[in-house]
Amino acid sequence: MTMVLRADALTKRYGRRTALSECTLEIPEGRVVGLVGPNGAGKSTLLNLAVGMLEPSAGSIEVLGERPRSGMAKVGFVAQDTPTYAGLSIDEHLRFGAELNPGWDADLARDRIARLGLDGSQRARKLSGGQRAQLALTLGLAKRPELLILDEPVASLDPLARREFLQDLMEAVVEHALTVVLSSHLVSDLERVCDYVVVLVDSRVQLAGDLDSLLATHHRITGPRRDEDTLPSELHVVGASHTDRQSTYLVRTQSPILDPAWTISQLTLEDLVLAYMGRTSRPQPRALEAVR
Ligand SMILES: Nc1ncnc2c1ncn2[C@@H]1O[C@H](COP(=O)(O)OP(=O)(O)OP(=O)(O)O)[C@@H](O)[C@H]1O
Repeated sequence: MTMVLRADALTKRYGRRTALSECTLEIPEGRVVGLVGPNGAGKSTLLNLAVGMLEPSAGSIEVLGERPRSGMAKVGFVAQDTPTYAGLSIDEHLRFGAELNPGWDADLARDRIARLGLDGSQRARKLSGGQRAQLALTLGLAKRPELLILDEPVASLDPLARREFLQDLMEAVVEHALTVVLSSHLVSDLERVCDYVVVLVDSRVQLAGDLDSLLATHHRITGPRRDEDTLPSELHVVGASHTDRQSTYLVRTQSPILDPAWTISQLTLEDLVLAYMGRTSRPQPRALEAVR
């Protein structure tokens, strides 16, 4: 399997604050990767390291087999603040895109802007926040990168625009063998498009893996009240809640749960993300190993 991104004990400190701590991660090619985690978890820091906008404090990162540097032709990046040039028109942005990027897809850019109903002569400063985001996303897609990194790309889009953008993204993934890494707090959006998930909490990777495998190996089990230390060793507890008589555990296991005392229910991506976001402890090595 070819990996588009490999991070090994990647660490980033801003002064005394550690924004990313010993992040070890591999992202396979051709996937749509959802990067989730609470505010301040280190998502933007990881993405900025991946595009060479930041230098690691320790550890290493490789993207498409190279050490990241800004302006890589095969990597598209749309930063959280959807950067555009206030004084330039949409058409001028597209012209610059064509000049700067060898693989520029002028038809895609023009068609997308027309479909969005945007006027090419309008300057970026006069666009709404959502329209500016659409322009930045169009520039990212038209570059025809092998890896497209999007930091909260849909946050400022209305629900219909979000749906259409995610659709465009999926088409680009299928047609052009694109790998996408996108951070978002909108887990329901991620659930629609992602097939790989990375959960970052408190600067550490808590979970990373193929979404279907993660959902197949995590379960919510409910039964008569039981202490955690009485559970079979193959059940790794991610979260727990108890009433006087009942216990509910969110567990990860590779084995079938055969004990008839448990009622087992399947999880959604949101359940999974919230469970790992709710954990404040460091990841247990077994948890990461088993899901890679
Ligand atoms: N330039 C900076 N200087 C100092 N600290 C920073 C800087 N950028 C980020 N941080 C800190 O690093 C930590 C991680 O920030 P980061 O922006 O990567 O988080 P995030 O997961 O993207 O958050 P959000 O979901 O709110 O966008 C935070 O504690 C933040 O305050």
